[in-house]
Amino acid sequence: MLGRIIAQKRREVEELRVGLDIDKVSELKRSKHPRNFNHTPNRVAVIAELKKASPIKGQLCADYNLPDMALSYAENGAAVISVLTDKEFFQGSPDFLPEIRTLVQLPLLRKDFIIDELQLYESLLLGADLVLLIAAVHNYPRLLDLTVKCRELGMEPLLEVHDREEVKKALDLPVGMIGVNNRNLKDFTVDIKTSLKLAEYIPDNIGRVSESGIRSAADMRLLGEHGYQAALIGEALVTSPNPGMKLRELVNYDQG
Ligand SMILES: O=C(O)c1ccccc1NCC(=O)[C@H](O)[C@H](O)COP(=O)(O)O
Repeated sequence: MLGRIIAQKRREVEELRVGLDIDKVSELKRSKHPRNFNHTPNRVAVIAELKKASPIKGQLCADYNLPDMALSYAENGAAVISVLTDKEFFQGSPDFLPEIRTLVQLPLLRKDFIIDELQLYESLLLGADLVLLIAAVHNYPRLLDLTVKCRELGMEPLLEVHDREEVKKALDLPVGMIGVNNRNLKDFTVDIKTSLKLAEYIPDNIGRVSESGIRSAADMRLLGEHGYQAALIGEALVTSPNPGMKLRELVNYDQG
């Protein structure tokens, strides 16, 4: 699956090479004020994901309305909104980012499979404040190029890892946030224990984000006990009959 996704991204980068208006980038870089993710100490914030579909499970929510969902995330305590911009596998769209940016004041994470600097320029033009970079997809020199470029453009990289080797790689990069993905990218099983196990290898001065498979207040409390500052949550929210109420339950995880 990951191979198919990356092959699709290569095709999209070729389209960007022809269509992206690079001249707009330096202009925007000067004028744009990024929205920062400021987390409260000793609390696990929620990065709420706009996730219409997954490549494994297909469509997650039939009556999914993107603007309503974004507004309900903002009203119910999300710290950041994660916007899936991949069309082919997640039924997202790059157009979602500017649309959501006009609706809410929260920082926006561009969630896609970034393989080229051109996608970083595009992310800036679309209005992203944070960008996901996946350690499993790149060797160290390439990750270094991408994280440095991301920062030069005024966006915050969220460096995603899956195991201890990738944590080591991430710690040699100029990143302030590491995202531990609980989803195994080989067999797509999800286990929150991945975050719990890897927490001790991430120093306190680096923000810890746990990604995938987080469903309950009990999960949030476990992440808090392991020093996580944020949880990236998609499916549990979009499949809930009341995503706003579900989000509030997760945000107020210690008030049960
Ligand atoms: O969500 C998937 O099925 C998936 C498959 C292949 C690669 C990545 C995938 N998900 C990306 C994500 O990291 C999640 O959307 C995100 O962490 C939220 O996870 P969840 O709360 O489990 O929806």
